[in-house]
Amino acid sequence: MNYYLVAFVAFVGYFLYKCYIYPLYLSSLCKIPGPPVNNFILGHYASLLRNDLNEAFTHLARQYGGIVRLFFMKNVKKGVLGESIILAEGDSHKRQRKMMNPSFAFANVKEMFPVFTQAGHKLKDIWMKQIGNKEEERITITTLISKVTLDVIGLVGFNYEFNSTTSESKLVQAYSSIINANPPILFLALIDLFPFIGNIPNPYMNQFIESIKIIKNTSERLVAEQKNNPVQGKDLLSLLVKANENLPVDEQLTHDELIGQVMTFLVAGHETTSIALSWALYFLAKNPDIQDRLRKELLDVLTDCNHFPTYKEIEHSKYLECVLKETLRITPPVAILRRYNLKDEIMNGYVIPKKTPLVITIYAIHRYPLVWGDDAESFNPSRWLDPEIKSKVSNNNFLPFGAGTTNCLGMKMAQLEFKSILSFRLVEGFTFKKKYIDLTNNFLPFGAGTTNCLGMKMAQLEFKSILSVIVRNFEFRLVEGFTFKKKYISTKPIPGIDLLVSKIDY
Ligand code: HEM
Repeated sequence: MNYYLVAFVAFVGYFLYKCYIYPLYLSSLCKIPGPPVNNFILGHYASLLRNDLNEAFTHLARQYGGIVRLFFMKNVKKGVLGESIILAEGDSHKRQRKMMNPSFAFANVKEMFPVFTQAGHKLKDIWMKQIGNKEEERITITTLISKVTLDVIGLVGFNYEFNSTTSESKLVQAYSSIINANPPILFLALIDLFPFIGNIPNPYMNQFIESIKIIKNTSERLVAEQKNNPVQGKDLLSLLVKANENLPVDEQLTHDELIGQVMTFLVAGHETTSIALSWALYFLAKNPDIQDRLRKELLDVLTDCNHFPTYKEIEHSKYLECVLKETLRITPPVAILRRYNLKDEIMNGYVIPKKTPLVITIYAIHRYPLVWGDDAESFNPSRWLDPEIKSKVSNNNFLPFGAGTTNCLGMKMAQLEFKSILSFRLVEGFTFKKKYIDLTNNFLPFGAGTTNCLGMKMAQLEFKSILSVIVRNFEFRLVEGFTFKKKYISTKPIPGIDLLVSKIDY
């Protein structure tokens, strides 16, 4: 008997059983409704990634209901985030979270306020100069917003001046090469299915690895500088290093974990806010009446164009708050959350075996007509003043912050078993042991539960501070015929957003 042949046949049989026969025909998940699998190798990858993934999820949720079964799986690995809180689980997550919580306390976030308003004015001054004496200028708003928010996280995160608006820093280039990488969908799907492909030299992975090196080196330098020359600053890193030193050794963050947090702050702290601000300006340009209403509210308090808003002025601007919420509702910068259940659960009457990879589509939840009404697809900040909507959306739903999952693009991914993914919403009473999330939430731009976004308060204040200065000083209009897309799983606009910008001369 040819043992090699037997071993080979057994291997192929096992592979087929595990990857196709069991998940497609035998698993209890088969009973869950979902679109037919029409690509044997790529599963739903092929059809979903060809489209705007978030729109595709929204469409599926409408077609099949609150729970949908899909075939494909990606696993986020360390790469961009190192040993960070975002990828930590269980006790390790609890320990890191406990240590990081105080740095994000509101009293601390309030201290960051002057940096946010200065950022708004920096953006304003550069655009003023760019427009010069012209009546109007076409500006790719996304470029500078991203740089300004990176400078903000440099200052409030590490007391470090990246100066990215004035110099072409390597860090900015590293980020843009990761974020703007556009590998073919087939490449992404194959790397997911066969992770070893990621180890074969190819232009996408080489560029990615090089960029990660730059981000990691910068993070290491920032930690080393803080440790060697401790400044009693209020920046996130100083506070973290100080808190760490006061803990018993077994509870302290390791050196690698500290580097990981810096990488997390850099990624989570600038790209998300930048995406939100960019969409806000786009929607304001698209809806001139809403833009006028916001500007009117701002002009009441920001009477002088050079005035730096105070914390109170920002907090009292109610319509600005509505614009923030509506932007995060309609284009949540983190559009999905990933979870898995630690034990068998029943969801909507279906058995969900433990460790099933689950996708919570924030984007689809935020467009659920039963909560948001028939105009769920429209940008309508006034809905946040409507008592009926307010009663449906409790504060509880707005607390959590999530982890940036968009970084998985081109990233080294591990294990791909051909498993099922579920996209669902509004499943009452279902809980996750690993990272608890209450699925009755219907507004969760900042994620949910014990892993909710630590930077939530900071991001909201930063958004409002910058937007108030900008909308006070400029008018925005759409560029006729200009189109852009959202990047795969995120809502990042690619290649960017061009708007026509003119000065407000009073
Ligand atoms: C508009 C801006 C932002 C949005 C929409 C956002 C959204 C999210 C989301 C959805 C999560 C995952 C929550 C979960 O898994 O349940 C998350 C996690 C996180 N975010 Fe943000 N974020 C933003 C800004 C920031 C900022 C400015 C920081 C500051 C550095 C930050 C730091 C973090 C951290 C540290 C986590 C991990 C929390 C944990 O795992 O315990 N985020 N964020």
